[in-house]
Amino acid sequence: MSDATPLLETRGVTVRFGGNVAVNDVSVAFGAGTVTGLIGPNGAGKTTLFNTITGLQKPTSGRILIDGVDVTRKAPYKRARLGLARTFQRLELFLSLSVRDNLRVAGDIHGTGGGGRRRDLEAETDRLLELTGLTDVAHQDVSDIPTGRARVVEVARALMTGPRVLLLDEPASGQTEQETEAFAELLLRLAGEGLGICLVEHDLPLVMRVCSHIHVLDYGSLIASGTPAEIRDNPAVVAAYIGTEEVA
Ligand SMILES: Nc1ncnc2c1ncn2[C@@H]1O[C@H](COP(=O)(O)OP(=O)(O)OP(=O)(O)O)[C@@H](O)[C@H]1O
Repeated sequence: MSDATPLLETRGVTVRFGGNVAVNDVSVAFGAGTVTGLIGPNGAGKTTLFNTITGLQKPTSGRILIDGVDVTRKAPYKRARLGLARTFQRLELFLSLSVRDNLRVAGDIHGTGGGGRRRDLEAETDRLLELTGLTDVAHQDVSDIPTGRARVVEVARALMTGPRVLLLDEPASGQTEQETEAFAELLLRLAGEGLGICLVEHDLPLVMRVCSHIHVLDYGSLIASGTPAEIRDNPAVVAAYIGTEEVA
């Protein structure tokens, strides 16, 4: 596969709900080793596009490619095996399990340290707890830690599947300024290790800081793609955000 093949790509994806076009002919790409932003005002179609990429939502038309392989008709678990992982806008954790067990369960399901190599599973759990800064709360139940840190647990759990591309749906919501600062560092470190990260986030200063490329949706359509500087100065983007949020 040539280096020019994006890790993840949507080609002409359209999703209709009755008469409502949630995603309109969207072609975007996400590369390895970078954080790519997917932004837009409320209802722009970001989550619907995420769901289409992971296989939870069938597109009305268009294609999804992972490493150039068409996965449009593949079930979510098959896409996961190809290296796709995600987090959810609404936290989807086991609240009555400890932070550590949330990671272990994901590793168990995925087969991390499989074939009787339980020590590998434990070692990988320890490594990711350390990497994500969760070691100090590893033995606390998720229901007892603040939302901002629970969001990091979701990321750590997604990492237990050893993904090549990680889709994050509003991971910074509920985080304190300090937590977001540490989170930004974490995303850049993960991208530095080669992970492709797609970030849906309303915290635009965070997006502008960590993303090397940003796609902007409005009313389901792609209205701009570019570097943070290009996006900040794009009149169509500024117009889309007027009356909603400020473009950082
Ligand atoms: N299952 C569904 N059935 C009908 N309409 C839907 C469904 N899911 C989403 N929509 C509509 O599709 C459009 C896009 O919604 P989506 O949640 O993808 O936007 P978003 O950019 O993620 O918004 P937000 O930033 O508020 O999370 C909206 O008009 C929404 O009401």
